[in-house]
Parts: sequence; structure tokens; C-alpha cells
Amino acid sequence: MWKELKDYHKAHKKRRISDLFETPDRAKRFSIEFDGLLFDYSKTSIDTQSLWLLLKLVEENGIPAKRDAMFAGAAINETENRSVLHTALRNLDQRPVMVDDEDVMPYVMDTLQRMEEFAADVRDGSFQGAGGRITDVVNVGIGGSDLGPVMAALALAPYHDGPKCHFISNIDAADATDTLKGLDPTTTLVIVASKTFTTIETLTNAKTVRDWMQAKVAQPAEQFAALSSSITKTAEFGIDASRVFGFEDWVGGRYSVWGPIGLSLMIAIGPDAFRQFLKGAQAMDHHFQTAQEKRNLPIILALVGLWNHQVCGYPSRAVLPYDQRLARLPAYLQQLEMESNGKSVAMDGTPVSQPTGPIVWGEPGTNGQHAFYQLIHQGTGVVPCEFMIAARCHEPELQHHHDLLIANCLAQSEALMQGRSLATARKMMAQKGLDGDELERQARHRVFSGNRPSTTLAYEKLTPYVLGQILALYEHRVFVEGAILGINSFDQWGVELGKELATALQPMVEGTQSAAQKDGSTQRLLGFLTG
Ligand SMILES: O=P(O)(O)OC[C@H]1O[C@H](O)[C@H](O)[C@@H](O)[C@@H]1O
Repeated sequence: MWKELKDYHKAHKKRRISDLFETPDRAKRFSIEFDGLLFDYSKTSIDTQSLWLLLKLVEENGIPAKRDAMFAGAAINETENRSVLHTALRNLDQRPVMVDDEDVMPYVMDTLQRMEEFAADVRDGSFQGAGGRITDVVNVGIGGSDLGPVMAALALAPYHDGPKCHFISNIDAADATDTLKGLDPTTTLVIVASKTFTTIETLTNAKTVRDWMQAKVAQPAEQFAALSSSITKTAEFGIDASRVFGFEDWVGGRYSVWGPIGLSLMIAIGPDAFRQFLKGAQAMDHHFQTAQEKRNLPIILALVGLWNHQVCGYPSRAVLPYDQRLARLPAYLQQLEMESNGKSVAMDGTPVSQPTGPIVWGEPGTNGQHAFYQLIHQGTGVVPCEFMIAARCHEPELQHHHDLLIANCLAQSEALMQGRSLATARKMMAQKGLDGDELERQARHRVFSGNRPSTTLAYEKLTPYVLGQILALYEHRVFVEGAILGINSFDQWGVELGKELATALQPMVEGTQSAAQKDGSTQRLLGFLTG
């Protein structure tokens, strides 16, 4: 089907997206409305025929069966022989989910309840620090044990009514230093978040925070909680089992915000709002499992991605939330998408036949407009843009801000599609009184080629429920893209080599081992940095 798709794209390369709107109901046909969301992909070059071909990819690759296998607990992460069941964490109906003939739901619900009890205790002051009621929570974690709660805590700021959340992730001492500055160790709760509890950054930071606390608190361990799938290792660190919230290896790090890794978020917004977050994701899970393919949001979002990257050959995609509180969403999606689908071999170990995941990047609008949008509009490459925008903001008294935000968001996708022709640019320059060569020269700088694809995901308001929907939508998009590409979206071997080499380099940095075996560049840099 790839060949048919590429041939079709080639044959229609010259056609403009704006011309596709000659079909009067295009905006309706190339959009999906579901549960308060509107996903518009009509400003892409996908038409009826290419959509049909793309849907064939879904069929040919047996996506519905693969999806059902994931939800049912099959070990689809074949290189680690693991099930992939982050969906179980939001399976609030408690429909049984079997792993090795055992229903995992009682454990999931028991953990959720323990988290809720602990969060309630911290929030109402039943759980106290040496200096009284907890005022601040510091989550120490990295990657999937950081990005989800960081992103969601910012996204749901209007719902915060608990202690303030802080996050330390980087091994750079600046992170711990700047985060702890101004915090009172006697009223701070530290959550050490690490699935494996072996990550060097997290363990080093956790020890540093413990030392910081030790100066003022006699028993710092009592103000520590842990989120991990290794109960033995959390015990070795000295964290009491009553404050350890476990999860199994069938929850991937970048898919883990729904369970214990979300504890800091739950403490900030409260257990009820956290349940709403889970409910939104659960609604998306249900939609993904039941909606007809061509009306299925994750499937269509995945097909738009495959069309733009694998078929049209655009190397990256920009995530552009017109929602300041989604400022960390691009970073979260970078891990979700690029760690999942940045692979070079198919499930069976043979080289892939198609390029795999694109580069994902982005920033919130309107800020990006005043920075990198120049390249998006007039650069030589095409960057498919994924806009996001809420119908309503949390600040009704500042509605005029939101009106401007909406106007800007819509203006960008319109400008990307329509562009500005040379004829129009010439007219503009003539009106300015230019003529001859100078008119021509100036006009050419003001041409926008247009015909650049974008999608817009519009939602009612950024509530916990809606955030849950959006994140689950992107998770399933990654799954569908990965399954169609035939890769394993759930391992991450590509991060290992750097870790190994860092461990080997440490004694050379410390000066206890010679670097003579290293390449010339590494030796010279070591000399400069440590000499
Ligand atoms: O939660 P942890 O076990 O500490 O892992 C933290 C992160 O480290 C690794 O490098 C992985 O690439 C990530 O997927 C993971 O989220």
C-alpha cells in the first residue's frame, strides 16, 4: 500500500490544499467530533482517495486485532516480553485484565485507593512533616517519571488546591539547587519516582535532597515516598513500604502518568480531579476500541502523521498548543513519540522498509509566532503543524485575551494553507509606491508559498478530563503508527549505549582512570573539561 500511497501523492503533488475545499462539505468530512473534541484535518492534502488508501494500511496491518491484543494484556512488547497495559490504570470500570492468567485490576485499584488515601492525608494535614503540615512536594524523577507530572501539573494549574509541586530531574546540580532554594525541609514531602529505581540521575538527586533535609529533620526518611516497580530497591533506600506505591513492568515509563507516577499531580489537584483525568483517558480508550476506523480519532491522527512523514516525506512535525498551560506538552510528546517510534528495525529484527517516527518539536502559540514561525511559513522545508486550542479559557474576566488567542491560532493555519501569491505581493508593493526591479525584489520576499498542511484539535476547556483525553489520544496515535510500521513502540534500547558509556567515563572524569583508549575528540574534550 505504501507504493500506491506514494504514487498517488506524486501524481497530485501540484494540487493545492485550498482547492480541495471545492468539495463543499470537506471541513465536515475531514474532521471528527467526539466527546467535546473537534479534530480538523481538512487543511492537509489528504483527500477521499488517499484516506481510503491510508485506511487500507490499517486493515492490511491488522490494527484492530493488534489494538485488542494490547488491551487484553498480550505481551506485545516482544523485545522485553512484556504486556503493555497503561490502559489498565484508567480502567475504572474494573473490567478484568489478565496477565499470566491473573486479573491485574484488583492490584491497580488497590494502589489507586492507597494513593488517594495518602494524597488526602497530605492535603488535609493528617500526614505531617517535622515542621507541620506539608506545604511543598518535590518529585525527583526523570524521563517518564518526570515529564508526565510536570506537564500535567502545569496544564491543570487552575485546579491546584493542595501543596505546591516542584520537580527535580536533571543530574546537573543546578536543578536540585534552584528547586530547593526557598523550600522548608521540615514541611516538604519528597517523592522519589523511578520505575526501575536504578536511574543514576534520580538516585543521585534523591540522596542530595535527603542530605538537604537531614540538616533540619531528624528522620528525613519519614518525609519520603517512592513510586517504583522495585519494592526491594525502595526499601534499600530506606523508604517505608507504607509510602511506596508500586506498579508493574507492563506500564512503560512514558505511559506511566496514570498510576503512581501521577502522585504529585494527585496531591496538587486532589483525588477527585485526578479521577476525572483518568476518566477522560478511559473515554478515549473506549472510543479507540469501538469507533469505526474512519471516525476513530487516534487512527486518523496516526494516518495524518504517516501521510505527512512517510508518504509526503516531511521530516518533522510541530506541536503548537495555543494554550500556555500546555507549554510542556511538546516535551512530553517528544518522549512519548520519539522514544516509542524512533526505531530502525522491525519487530523481527530486520531493517524497516519505511522511515519511522518523525522529529517532534514545538512551543505554545502565540510565542512561537514571534520566534520560529518564519521558517514554518517561508522556509524551504515543510513542517506539518498540529495546532491545539480551547473554546473557553479559565479566565472569563480576560476573555479578550482568549479571543485574540483563537484569532491567532486560526490565522496561522489559514496562512499556512492559503499563503500569499506573487501577484498579491506585487500589488502590495505597488500600493507602497514601488515600481520596476525594486518592486519585484521586495515583492518576492513577501510571497508565502502556502499549501502547508496543519491539523487543529479544538476542545471545550483544558480540564483534567480533557487533558486525559488528549494524552490518551496521542498514546494511541503512537501505537497505531508503530503497529503500521511494524516496529516495537514499547522498548527503548536506544538510550542504553549512552548510559553505559557515561558509567565508563565517570572514572576518567574523576581522574582515577586513564582515557588513553578513547577517541581523540573525547580525549581532548576531557582534557579541557577536567584539566
Ligand atoms: O523511571 P526510571 O526507571 O527512573 O526511568 C526513567 C527514564 O529512563 C530511561 O532512560 C528511559 O529511556 C525512560 O523511558 C525512562 O522513563
